[in-house]
Amino acid sequence: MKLSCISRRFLYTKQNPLIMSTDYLREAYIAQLAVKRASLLTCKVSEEHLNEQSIDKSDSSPVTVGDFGAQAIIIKSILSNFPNDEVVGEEDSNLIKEKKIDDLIFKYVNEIQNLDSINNENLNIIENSNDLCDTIDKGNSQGGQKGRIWALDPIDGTKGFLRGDQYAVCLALIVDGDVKVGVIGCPNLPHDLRKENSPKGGLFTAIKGHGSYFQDLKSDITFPLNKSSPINVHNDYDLSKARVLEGVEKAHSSHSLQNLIKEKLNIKQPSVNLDSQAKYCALSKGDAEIYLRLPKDPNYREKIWDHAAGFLLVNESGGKVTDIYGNLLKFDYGRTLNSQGVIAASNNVHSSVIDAIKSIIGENGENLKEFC
Ligand SMILES: Nc1ncnc2c1ncn2[C@@H]1O[C@H](COP(=O)(O)O)[C@@H](O)[C@H]1OP(=O)(O)O
Repeated sequence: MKLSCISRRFLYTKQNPLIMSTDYLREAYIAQLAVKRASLLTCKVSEEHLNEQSIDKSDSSPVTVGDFGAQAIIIKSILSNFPNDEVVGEEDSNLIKEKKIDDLIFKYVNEIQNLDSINNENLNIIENSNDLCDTIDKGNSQGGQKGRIWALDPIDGTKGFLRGDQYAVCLALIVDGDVKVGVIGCPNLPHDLRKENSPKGGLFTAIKGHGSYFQDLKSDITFPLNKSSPINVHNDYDLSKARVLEGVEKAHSSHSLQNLIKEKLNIKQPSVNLDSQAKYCALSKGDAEIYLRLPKDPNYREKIWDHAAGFLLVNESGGKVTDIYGNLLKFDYGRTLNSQGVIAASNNVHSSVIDAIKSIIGENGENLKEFC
């Protein structure tokens, strides 16, 4: 379906009994196609065990053929549809050139972009390895308060990807500092985390003011969202029975502070450890109730690509996402957030979690460094 003629009408989605204004619907559709295509590339890289090989970036964090290929695919798709937009992407092409892996990455990208299982009509293609590097480097926006800026993490949770665990392909559109669209592909996430042998692979989509949706990553992407089902955070539960989502990597969140908070809230359930923004996805569909991310390094500032899509997803599912002091996350500061940590939960318990944190670290974080 050609989309250019569908702007600003009202549409009725068959499966979801919802009248949707089409503001940002086209952006969401293109983002879904791009994230799905990039997710397929990451799956291919995994199948061929290339995810087990990584290169260290200057900050010692790992990057793979999957990260670079996924960034190229998504930026090409976005900028061919919205040429005046900017992209804040996690990767650049310096290491590709240094390690001479452009042809290898292009081979994977080319294989995926020629699959006809995706709606190719609306996406452009990477022509060759020079185009690949140029496209990746278009993710160099500095972010900020004005304009249409996409925040892209081609593989969030690269360490999970290396282990064959959870990772997420994350894309969000921020307009004048406000997150309008969030799309997350989670190839390894069970449809229901609480059930054994649940099928895996989810595509999560949120549009500001229009809710959030889940669909099987393998299913077709149709316009507008009519293969997706609305999702909601779990709201009606006893706090002591809450399931808490935490990262896997101990360096990314203070596990000692996490334990004290759970003790304070009398939470007895074992935590659920997941890499990446898959945590926001699980929270959004009610598979767990609280997400804790406590600063481990007081100087670390979270990156916008690590949170923008998940932030909108949880908000549109009826939850709340703030820093450790209860302030809403803001995405207009540049490539990073200007705040510490992340606390996400359903609206009814969020303030109890923040109170518990403040009772431990002090109203203004006077005792925080004890836990870093
Ligand atoms: N000291 C840190 N504190 C919090 N997050 C971090 C830290 N160092 C790296 N990260 C980010 O954690 C993300 C993974 O989160 P999780 O542990 O929830 O899976 C990575 O994308 C990485 O961001 P990046 O590599 O973008 O700088």
